Amino acid sequence: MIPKVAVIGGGSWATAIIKMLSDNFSTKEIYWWMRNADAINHLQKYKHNPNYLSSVEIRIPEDNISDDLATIVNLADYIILNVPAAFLKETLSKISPEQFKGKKIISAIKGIVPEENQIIAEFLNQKYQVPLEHILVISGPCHAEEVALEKLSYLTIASVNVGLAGFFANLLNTRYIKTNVSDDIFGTEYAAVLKNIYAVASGICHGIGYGDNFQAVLISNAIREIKRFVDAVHPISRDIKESAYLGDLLVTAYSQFSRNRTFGNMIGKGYTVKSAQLEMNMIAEGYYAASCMHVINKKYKVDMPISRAVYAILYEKHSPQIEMRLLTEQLN
Ligand SMILES: NC(=O)C1=CN([C@@H]2O[C@H](COP(=O)(O)OP(=O)(O)OC[C@H]3O[C@@H](n4cnc5c(N)ncnc54)[C@H](OP(=O)(O)O)[C@@H]3O)[C@@H](O)[C@H]2O)C=CC1
Ligand SMILES: O=C(CO)COP(=O)(O)O
Repeated sequence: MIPKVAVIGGGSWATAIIKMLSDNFSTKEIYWWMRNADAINHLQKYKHNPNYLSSVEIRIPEDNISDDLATIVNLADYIILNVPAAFLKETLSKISPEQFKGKKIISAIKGIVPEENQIIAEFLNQKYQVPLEHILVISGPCHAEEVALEKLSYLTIASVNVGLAGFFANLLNTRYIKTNVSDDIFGTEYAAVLKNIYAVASGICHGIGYGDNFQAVLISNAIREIKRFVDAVHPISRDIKESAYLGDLLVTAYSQFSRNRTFGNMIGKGYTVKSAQLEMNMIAEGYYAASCMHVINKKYKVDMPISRAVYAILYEKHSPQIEMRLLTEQLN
């Protein structure tokens, strides 16, 4: 049986997910919520998202796209959340736990819910009483821009319910998308959050003028930071070299498409946080994550010098040049 799937969010990744689903099964069963009514009108008229991945043709029926969240949630069995983490609480503010009851909720978000300082699975479980067995996470090294171009990409679907993860993975498999399944929902989410911070660091270093030689050292240290942290938070046996962990860090730290690296690059070149954000049409999750991880790590006290340096630059207005020079003394 083909389930009804809703995507919540109107950005690049949501548009890419709509494309993957549409290339795989009946578009009649796909629903899409976004907040921007003008974008919805444009989509209904011209079949393209005007603001993100505008080359992608959208084939789902006009009536399946709406800015009425309750209606879209009500229609679907599987709900893919894909607004940036900073706006998730506000987006879901009019949805009650009752409206999520019995539904499978999938996070395609790579971020932390601010103030709550929770990963998305924890937030859904604690604030919306969604059982962990009904929560899935989509992760892995995959840029929306390459999905639009149908470049071969791999995604990891993580859940404590690996049977459900396998079923959902099949909904995403296409000619250009391959999927893996993992039971490490906490490690997968935290690694995806942290890699955004390290991509900001990578961009800052590039903006200052550090070369590829140093970038390689930075990223080698970053993967060890990720390992230390996820092992502290959720100590299970995992191979940090798998693509959901190392792969995601690499693509985000090196790709021309990376929003976090682009944002960091501007900071390294002397832009203020505000001006760098205004310059970008897109959201760099690493900016928000640096602050949330700073708070979360007060509990775990994991040694995370790169993450700490990014926090100091973005939130304590430390000089990127000085902070990165100090960091170089701690890397190996
Ligand atoms: N892009 C990618 O390749 C990937 C992204 N992700 C994750 O997907 C999530 C969404 O990112 P992505 O699709 O890239 O987003 P984009 O950066 O492409 O787009 C920004 C999105 O944020 C919304 N937004 C901006 N400001 C606000 C606000 N104040 N309140 C509510 N919504 C707002 C925008 O809505 P509007 O247009 O209405 O302003 C738009 O939908 C993130 O967690 C990201 O890490 C994960 C894997 C890959
Ligand atoms: O998570 C992503 C790719 O896996 C996208 O984030 P960036 O655009 O910052 O690389």
